[in-house]
Amino acid sequence: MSMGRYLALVRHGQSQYNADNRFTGWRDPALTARGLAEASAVAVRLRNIGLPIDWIFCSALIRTRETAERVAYDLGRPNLPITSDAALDERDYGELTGLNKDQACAHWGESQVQRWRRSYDEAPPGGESLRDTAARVLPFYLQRILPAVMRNDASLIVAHGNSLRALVMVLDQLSPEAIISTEIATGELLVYELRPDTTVLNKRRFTS
Ligand SMILES: O=C(O)[C@@H](CO)OP(=O)(O)O
Repeated sequence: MSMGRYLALVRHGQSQYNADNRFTGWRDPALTARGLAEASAVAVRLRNIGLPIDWIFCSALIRTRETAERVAYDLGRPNLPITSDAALDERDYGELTGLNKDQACAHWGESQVQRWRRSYDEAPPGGESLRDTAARVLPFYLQRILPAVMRNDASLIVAHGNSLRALVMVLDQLSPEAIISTEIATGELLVYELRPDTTVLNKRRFTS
């Protein structure tokens, strides 16, 4: 892949809470063996498409840090700079944090729980809506990540289902209605190429 303004997004590999079907939010479980394998698969994919990563950004939570470190190691670049910041953390799930997702549906009803999980502006009790999450993800993207991309440092963001949905909503110019059906799987990789004006020239999606 030639010089360009590249931004790769990856959701962390499977965590123990993902495996247990529990709301995670700001809890800090580690990756499972499958999660580590998903991170290794991202490194293989990046090698295959010839995207040489210069910088990695991840959240302050262990599951993205472990994913970032595994990707860097498997790329043969264990000293790749990794910037961790809580701005990229998962949405705060408030009272749902730690609960089994099926039990939450039994308690609050499936359609209410689904609105908390996927709508733009409904916050779970005591937690953050996607809009709240976007309000901390987007300034970090503009102030820290975008400048790296625009100076041709191919940048990899390792983040979470909802912190990435907040970013994808802006990059793909999705409406609050369209973001409802946007899902990002663990280990999924999205590669954007940006124009000089920072808009998206093209996007590629790689699922494991
Ligand atoms: O539990 C969470 O923190 C997230 C991501 O795993 O769950 P959901 O897919 O419901 O937003």
